[in-house]
Amino acid sequence: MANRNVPIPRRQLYIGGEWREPVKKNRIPIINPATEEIIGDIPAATAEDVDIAVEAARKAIARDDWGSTTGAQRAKYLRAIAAKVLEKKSVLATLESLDSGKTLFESAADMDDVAGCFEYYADLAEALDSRRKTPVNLNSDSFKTYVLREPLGVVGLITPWNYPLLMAIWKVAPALAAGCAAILKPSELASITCLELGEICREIGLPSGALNILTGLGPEAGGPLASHPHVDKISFTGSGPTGSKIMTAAAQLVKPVSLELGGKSPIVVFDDIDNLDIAAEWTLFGIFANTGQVCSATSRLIVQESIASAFLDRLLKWTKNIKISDPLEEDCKLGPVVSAGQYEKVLKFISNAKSEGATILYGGERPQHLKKGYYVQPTIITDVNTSMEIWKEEVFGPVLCVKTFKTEEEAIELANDTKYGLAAAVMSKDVKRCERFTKAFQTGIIWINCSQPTFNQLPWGGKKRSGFGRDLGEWGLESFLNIKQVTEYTSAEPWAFYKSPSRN
Ligand SMILES: NC(=O)c1ccc[n+]([C@@H]2O[C@H](COP(=O)([O-])OP(=O)(O)OC[C@H]3O[C@@H](n4cnc5c(N)ncnc54)[C@H](O)[C@@H]3O)[C@@H](O)[C@H]2O)c1
Ligand SMILES: C[N+](C)(C)CCCC=O
Ligand code: NA
Repeated sequence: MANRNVPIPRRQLYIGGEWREPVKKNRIPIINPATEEIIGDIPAATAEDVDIAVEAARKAIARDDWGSTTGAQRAKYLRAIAAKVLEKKSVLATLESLDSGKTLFESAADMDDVAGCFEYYADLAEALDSRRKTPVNLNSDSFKTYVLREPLGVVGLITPWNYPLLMAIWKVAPALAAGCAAILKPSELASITCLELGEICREIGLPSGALNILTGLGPEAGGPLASHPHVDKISFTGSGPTGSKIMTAAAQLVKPVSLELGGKSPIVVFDDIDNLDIAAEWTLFGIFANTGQVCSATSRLIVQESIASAFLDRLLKWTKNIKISDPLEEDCKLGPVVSAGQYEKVLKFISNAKSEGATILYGGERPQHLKKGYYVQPTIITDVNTSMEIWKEEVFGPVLCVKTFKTEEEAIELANDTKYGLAAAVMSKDVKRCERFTKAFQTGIIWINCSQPTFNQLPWGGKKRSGFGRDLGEWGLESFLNIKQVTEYTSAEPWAFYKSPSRN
């Protein structure tokens, strides 16, 4: 087992390059979901602290050491942060697991992804220097024009607990690459590693105020950020209801938002697959990785009737083999869910499914060998119909619901039978069929013969109630840039729209 005695740093808010006690001095306990114990606390920011952080961010943009940097200069900071994350990887990964219940293996992978994301946006920051000013030829003798890509300004980044540091970095890295000054508000349920990012920024000498980190409760710290008149954009990842509130607040000021919300993504499995085990493993990974707390989790299995029984058999065999334990134990593949609230919510979804007439084929309860901690068995639910809550609503836990289909048309209809539109997966060796599904799925992300692999280069986001805007890739950077057109009149001749008074 990894060292569970890694000390939990006691941090303040990270504002203007310094640790600063919240104005109201409140703190929020940190709970380890594997033990239910309080292991530390984080500062609780309020509107007063948001004002101070916004001011620090505005000053950073006005100062040359941040506001006048080139992309190449900012890339150096991003690469220095990436190197520090890797240097501290083991401690950061342990802290992430202690705070969120994520398996140590997954936390360590997240830290690699965090460093990779900073490196990727360092490349894009460098490339931005040659794209900063793009001449546009109008075929005109009278006008010279060009388009500038500029930082959008002060941006608020509000993020969830399921990948606490990684989801923050998907926004922090492009925001800094673009030259914005950012205020990050991570989730109160898992903020430790985001605060450690503050320490890293301090250590590498990131100019003060370029990144500010405010931990605190949603309505108290996130709310004032969303409605602040001097915040130029909010980029949000989290639940649909909170996304709606943020959009409402931002709408009052016509503040742009991008929203990465939830999902109820399908995985469609056809009977032409060569290898049931390969498909079974991807199906499991799609719903049980990170204990199912993944926005893009493929939580609805839609399997062709002819192989349904054999495929479910295989799924059960693989599921029974998953090691459920304290996330710091070696080979743990399923840790607890993040909080008592999430635990109750997931169990309620399962009991509602039962009362609506579905069958709990496997799991559905606390694992017998774990008396403490917010553990839920990996759960597979069959005899589901499309009017059931378990088919329609996002559980955000290790719960897979299953439906069968006969024809391709039926599978497409079932796959799109959701208010969400984040991701969708199809498993088939028929290339043409996969192309038909790629077109038919109403989502922003398509996986063919896999589920969940994610790359920094590719856009991440959805449609329908899964939100709008894209993180990652060049799209992630564009969302923090202001596009400014510049038009210059170069002719020596008068414009001659009005009659000249000198000729009267
Ligand atoms: N699409 C994606 O990329 C993606 C990624 C991760 C999680 N998610 C979604 O996030 C949800 C789970 O995360 P969560 O429980 O942390 O979501 P949440 O909406 O409860 O919280 C997200 C963030 O919003 C803050 N917040 C809460 N109320 C607020 C308010 N009134 N004003 C401003 N900020 C407020 C929270 O403190 C937190 O930082 C799931 O629905 C999941 O699907 C989506
Ligand atoms: C693709 N990952 C790494 C699972 C991240 C998903 C982000 C949303 O929860
Ligand atoms: Na926690």
